[in-house]
Parts: sequence; C-alpha cells; structure tokens
Amino acid sequence: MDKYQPNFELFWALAAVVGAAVLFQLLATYYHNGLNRYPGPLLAKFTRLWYRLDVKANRHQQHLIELHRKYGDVVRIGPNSLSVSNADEMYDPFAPRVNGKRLDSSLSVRDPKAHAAMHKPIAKAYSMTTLTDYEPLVDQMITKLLEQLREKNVGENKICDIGLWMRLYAFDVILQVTLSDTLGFMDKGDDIEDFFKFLDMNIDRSSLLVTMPWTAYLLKHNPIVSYFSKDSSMFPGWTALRLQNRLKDRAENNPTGSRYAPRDFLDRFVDAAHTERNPDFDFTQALNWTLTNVVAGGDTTTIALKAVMYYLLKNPAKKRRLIEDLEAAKLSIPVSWVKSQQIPYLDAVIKESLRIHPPIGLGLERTASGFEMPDGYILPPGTNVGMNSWVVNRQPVFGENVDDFVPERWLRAPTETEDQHKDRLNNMRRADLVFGAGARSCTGKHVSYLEMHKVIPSFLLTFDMEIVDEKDEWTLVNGWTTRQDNIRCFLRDRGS
Ligand code: HEM
Repeated sequence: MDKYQPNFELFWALAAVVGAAVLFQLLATYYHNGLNRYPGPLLAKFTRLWYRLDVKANRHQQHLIELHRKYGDVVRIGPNSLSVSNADEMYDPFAPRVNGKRLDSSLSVRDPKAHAAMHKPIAKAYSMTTLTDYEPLVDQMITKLLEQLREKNVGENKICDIGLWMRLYAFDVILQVTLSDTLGFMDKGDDIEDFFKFLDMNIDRSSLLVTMPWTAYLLKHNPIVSYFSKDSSMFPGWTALRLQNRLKDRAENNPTGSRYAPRDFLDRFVDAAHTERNPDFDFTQALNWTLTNVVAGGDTTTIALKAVMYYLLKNPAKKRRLIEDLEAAKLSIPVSWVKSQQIPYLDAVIKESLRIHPPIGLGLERTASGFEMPDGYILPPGTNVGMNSWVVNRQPVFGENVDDFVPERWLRAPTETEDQHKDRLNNMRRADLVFGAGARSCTGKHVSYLEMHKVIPSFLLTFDMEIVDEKDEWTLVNGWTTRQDNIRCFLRDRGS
C-alpha cells in the first residue's frame, strides 16, 4: 500500500497565495483613500476595532485629546475615518469646499433632503420666541425638585446623590415640556420600570454601532438577536397613548382646529403632522418627533447639569462667586428665564462646564463628498470625517489652561475692551462644538438652556451644597454619551 505523502509544494503554494492576499488587503487598507498621509494609532490604520476598544475602555475622549496634542489637527482613527480638531476647519465637514469653494451641506450622514423635510415643519417649536411658552411647565418641575430635595435629602449627615436628582429632574422636565405629563421620576426619587436601565443599555449599544457600523447588520437583521432582544421599554407605548389622548381631546374640545393655542411640544408636533398639504394625520411621524425629543433632550441635559454641579462642588471659590452674584440680583424662585439672562457668571459657569465635559463623547462624523483637508488634500467621496467636541473645545481659541474649569474665560477680562471681548467670545462660540454645527446641529439647544439657566440658580438659592469628601471623584462611562456617576453632597436648606 502506498504510504501517504504530504504535498509540501501544494501547502506552500496555498500559504503563499493566502499570505499575499492578506498582505494585499493590509496594504490596501493602510493606503485606503490616501489616508496613509495622516498619523494615528497603528491599529486604527487597519481596523475600526481600535475605535471600539478605545471607547469600551472608557477613555476615548481623553485619549483623542492626547492624540491630537501629539499628532496635530488631523488624526486617523480608522481605515476610512479621520478626526479633525482645528476650529477654523470646523464648519467644513458640514459644508465642504472643493478647490476652495464652499458647497451646500452635502456631508450629512444620511439623505439631507429627507432630514430637512423632516425637520422643517417642527423648527418653530424650538425657536427662541416659542421658548417662553414652555417656561410655566419648567417652573412646575423646579418647584417639585426643590420640594423633593427638601423632603428626602436635607438632614443631619444625609448624603444626596445630586447626580441622580439632576437626571430625575431633566427627564421629568423634558417629558413635561413635550407632553405636559411626566412619569413621576422626582415623586419616586428613582428609576421607573427600568426606564433608565434600558436607556443606558441603548446608549452603550449605540456606541457599538457608531464605532463599528457593520455590527448594525448583525444586530438589526439577525433573527436570533431579534428573537432574544426585548422591546426597549414601556416608553413608546406610554407616549403613543398620550398622543392618542391628545388627539381625542383636541377633537372634542376644538373640532374646527381654529384658534388653538399650543402649550407644549406635542401640540406643535400634532399641528405639524396635520397640515393642509398633508390632510391625513401622520401618527407615526408625530410619535417619532415626540420620542426623539425626549431621548435627545433627556440624557444630554442630565449630563450637562451633573457637570455643572460637580465642577461647583469641586471649586468652592467659583461656587461662592456665583452665589454672591445670584444673591445680588435679588431673584425670586423659580428664577425666571429673563432674569437668568442678566447674570453673566451663571452663563459662564454653564458654558464652561459644557466646554470641558460635553455630553456627546464620540466624534460627529460626516461622509465626505469632495472635502478639502487643511493640507489641501481632497478626500475621496465616502471618507468619514469627524470632529469630537472634547478635542475641539480644548483648542487654543479658548485661551490658557484649557483642561481646567475657568468660567472667567467667558467674561470680559480687566485688560480687554468691549470690542476685544466681543471678538474673543464670537471666536469661542464659533469653535464650541457642544451642540454640533451646521445643518444637523442640536435643535433643542435653547430648550436645554432654559432648563439649566432656571434650575441652577433656583437650586443654589434654596440649598447650601457641600461635597461629602474633597477627594471624591466622579466615575465616567464613555458610551455615545459621557455619563457620570458618584456625585455626592450634603444639602442644607438656606431658609432654615
Ligand atoms: C446640553 C444638552 C444638549 C446637548 C449637548 C445636545 C447635543 C446635540 C448634538 C451634538 C446634536 C447633533 C448630533 C449630530 O450632529 O449628528 C443634537 C441633535 C439634536 N438634539 Fe440636542 N443636545 C442637547 C439638548 C437637547 C434638548 C433639550 C432637546 C429637545 C428639546 C434636543 C433635541 C435634539 C434633536 C431633536 C436633535 C436632532 C436635530 C436634527 O438632526 O434635526 N437636544 N443635540
């Protein structure tokens, strides 16, 4: 019988073919779209796994700041992805130039026409003029927050989880301005039916989708995953019921639809989904706007409020200055929006907290179609260009000590003329990426400011707040957002 003879020649031939194919693939990935000209971590040049692991390690935003300090304005963070930090280039990914000529915003992630068509009918609901219509709804929630804090968190050696209370307030208030109804987070003083748990899970999941988009196919189109994944929460059903009730209420009390004074977002969304051009009411669209409003506005404002509380707790001198300015302004509680605008240091504290701790932790990516880079290289269509607010908000335009909490940077310096201050402020505002930029920027920015500018002074004038232990540091989770935990303080009622 013939003995089996291993065919080494065939083996080595196959190994050579596979090796050549792998090498070819690696080189193609490395040189993809000419991005090899930009520096970055070695692994990132070959796979987006680098991005995923960096986020998973809860250090992405800090690491990206370090990488930009090391490599400069452009860092390659994936085979087809660049991160850009230069504030002067900031609007370009959102309105790109070809050969120096600016184009319309063609870099949005998904179809911009569809985006504009969806956003236009509801734009007025977010305008500055509409803002004051929401103020009474916000006032109700501020009153509730102060009552609940007084009842549950003031007392000898009682430790207040002020971060949690900021979240309870932010969600009750966004639900109230959206639907004139809440889930009652502040009444309970805790999560309700795992609403926050599901939200955190979804945020973490979306960080996976953002860093490695191909996983969307696995997660969305995989029948096994669909079978095992539960419905996100009771929230969509709860909201749909409120929408149905509102439609019923409007039909019964205002059958002609005339002279209806909208009081909250829902009224405005109902009006927008029921226009002359669109006589059949679009229930799904109205529901979609409503859900988006709550999801987009809840955790972002929570994180912003937590940042303000944390930086004030860690910087007692700044807190004292703010309280002195608030006291001098002789405000009544809840503090009105108009009055809150007359206290520059309050605005400076909020802007500075958001500058160093932006609620969105990942870069806002756009798909390039002919975008010209600072070095003149025109990116091939399809390249991802992103800017991360954590990096952009630490550019030299913000002055010195950019990693420190210095609200004074937003105020006029003693050596500055009014015009110089105005110019400096305009440059900082232009470079501030907290709420995004361009056609896809945050539409709820003013609503968020309304919520924050009213509650912070109302809270500080009602309670003295002290950190439990000076050495306390918050813990951070870097998902799509940069949520914080472990912000603890003692509260004392200033009236007692
Ligand atoms: C500090 C608080 C907030 C921050 C930092 C923030 C940040 C952002 C950012 C960065 C974007 C743009 C994302 C992109 O470029 O793809 C965005 C979009 C959006 N935000 Fe906010 N947001 C905040 C509060 C709010 C509030 C309170 C609301 C609702 C009242 C809201 C509603 C929205 C909506 C609807 C969009 C989508 C806009 C569109 O594409 O048409 N946000 N937000």
